[in-house]
Amino acid sequence: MVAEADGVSRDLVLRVESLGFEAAGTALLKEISFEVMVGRRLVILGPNGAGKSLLLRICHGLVAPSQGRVIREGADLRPVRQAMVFQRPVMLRRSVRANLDHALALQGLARSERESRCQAALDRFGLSALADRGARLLSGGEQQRLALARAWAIQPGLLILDEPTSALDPASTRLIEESLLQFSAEGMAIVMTTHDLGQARRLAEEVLFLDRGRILEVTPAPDFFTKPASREARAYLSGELLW
Ligand SMILES: Nc1ncnc2c1ncn2[C@@H]1O[C@H](COP(=O)(O)OP(=O)(O)OP(=O)(O)O)[C@@H](O)[C@H]1O
Repeated sequence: MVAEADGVSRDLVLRVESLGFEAAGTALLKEISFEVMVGRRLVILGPNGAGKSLLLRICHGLVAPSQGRVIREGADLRPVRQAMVFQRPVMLRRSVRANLDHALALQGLARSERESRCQAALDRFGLSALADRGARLLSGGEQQRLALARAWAIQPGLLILDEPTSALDPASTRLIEESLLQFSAEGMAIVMTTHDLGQARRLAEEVLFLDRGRILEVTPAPDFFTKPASREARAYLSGELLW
């Protein structure tokens, strides 16, 4: 528990309450409720089409839910900035430095503050030598590193990532995983999806297992991987497909 100056504990950064999403008469997400704690790593797992990306997009405010709510403010919620990293990074047709600066300008930061944060991000993510290169000319791994640097630069308390390493080689993947572990050690909450079960084992503190738009389990990661409660999760972990 973290007691704030006013004596109230604010251990959560996000609460999702009875969330649902329907399209063309089909319920794609149903009765989704979970909480994200300060500094914790939650990995959302589930088969193709389960609704993982859709859920993340709703949590980031990119898609409106049909039912329920994503709550960011309240007595037990810490007000934090939120950033999202996608499977394929979207870069402006500008330099690496300008991409970082643009993200910081959107936060309303003054030029001097932007310059120092830009430099800190370039240094931390090993991008200094590429600072003046066109961002779209970078390799896939470098672009994803820049996407992570851009997210980190705005100092989010919650970082959402949708399959951030699925297009990357093992070295780039490792770098991203190490960064995510450092971020959460520094107090950032992380919510992410992956199809890489090795990565889920390395990163998850808690697993949310989604199947056909429903939560079947929200479980501490060691329990999920050793004794999954649902037949669907057991099948998923053993690589079977259920129809
Ligand atoms: N904004 C939207 N409007 C309507 N349907 C959507 C929307 N976003 C996603 N869907 C549909 O919701 C279903 C779940 O898609 P989603 O991409 O969330 O699955 P996923 O679990 O991330 O799958 P994968 O593991 O293959 O990436 C799909 O049938 C998709 O077409």
